[in-house]
Amino acid sequence: MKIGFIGAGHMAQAIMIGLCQQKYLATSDILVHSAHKSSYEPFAAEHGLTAMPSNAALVKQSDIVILAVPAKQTLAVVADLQAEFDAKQPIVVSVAGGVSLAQLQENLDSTSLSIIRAMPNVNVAIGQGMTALVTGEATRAADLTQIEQLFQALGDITPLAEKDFAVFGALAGSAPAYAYLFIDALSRAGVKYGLDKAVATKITAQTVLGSAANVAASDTNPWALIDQVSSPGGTTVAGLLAMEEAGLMTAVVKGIDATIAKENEA
Ligand SMILES: NC(=O)C1=CN([C@@H]2O[C@H](COP(=O)(O)OP(=O)(O)OC[C@H]3O[C@@H](n4cnc5c(N)ncnc54)[C@H](OP(=O)(O)O)[C@@H]3O)[C@@H](O)[C@H]2O)C=CC1
Ligand SMILES: O=C(O)[C@@H]1CCC=N1
Repeated sequence: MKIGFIGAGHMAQAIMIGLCQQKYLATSDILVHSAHKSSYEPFAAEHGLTAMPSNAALVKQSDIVILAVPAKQTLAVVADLQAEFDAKQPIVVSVAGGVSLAQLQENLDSTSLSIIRAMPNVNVAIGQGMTALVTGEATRAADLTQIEQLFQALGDITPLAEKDFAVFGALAGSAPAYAYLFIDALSRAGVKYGLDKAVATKITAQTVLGSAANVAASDTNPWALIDQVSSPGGTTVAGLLAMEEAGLMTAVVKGIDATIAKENEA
């Protein structure tokens, strides 16, 4: 089996690195092409992947094609590859935010291709991703199973109605950036009080990692866990109230509103 990546940017690289680390397939069976040689050739050489001279050459040899180009370019890229898709009939997986299955189907001009829309996040690189999947009308069950297994090897997956992809994109696709922001804000506060930034970041990252694991392992909700940390008359409740006064929760929800609004513009 060969998996071809059209695009070698941050998302494509995260999936390719995850597949290499999980030893999901021989690295030479990962094919890659992107707009600039200077971008995909060194990456392919570093990881033992196969660099392809064009998108068309890549599709001709791929059993699965992962489309990971900027959302605004995705439809033009697939429309250019119609003949190759028709001939090879690979499973087509698009990770483009805001590009619907109907748009993909229309631009591929195919009623027989197995098309799957996926929304992964960059944590697939370390086998800790969260990926939503939805299938097109012609997607064969065996093809969906194959793509589910691929993303399961890189973390967790969930089937999702396409109408919910924008909110999932905010809560899972974009949210690693928001989690990094929270970690950076905590670390910066440590720097304010004299800690070295690297030391503060290590402390904070491990604390957020453990807290996330606690939420995932718990059958209660985060508020109950907050109460466990907040000793009566103690330091934590003083900190929580000050964060709320500064509007932390409202700021987060407004950030998600803006993320969803931007995807719906596409
Ligand atoms: N970044 C993320 O966390 C996530 C991104 N996504 C989706 O993934 C897609 C890519 O995003 P991201 O990786 O962040 O973007 P990047 O800008 O990092 O990467 C875009 C890639 O597309 C390549 N490209 C552009 N035009 C073409 C073309 N005509 N043919 C082949 N390759 C082309 C670029 O080539 P080159 O490098 O040579 O210039 C580049 O490698 C988007 O649709 C986004 O919505 C989805 C979930 C999460
Ligand atoms: O920022 C973006 O548009 C993409 C989609 C989800 C994460 N990154």
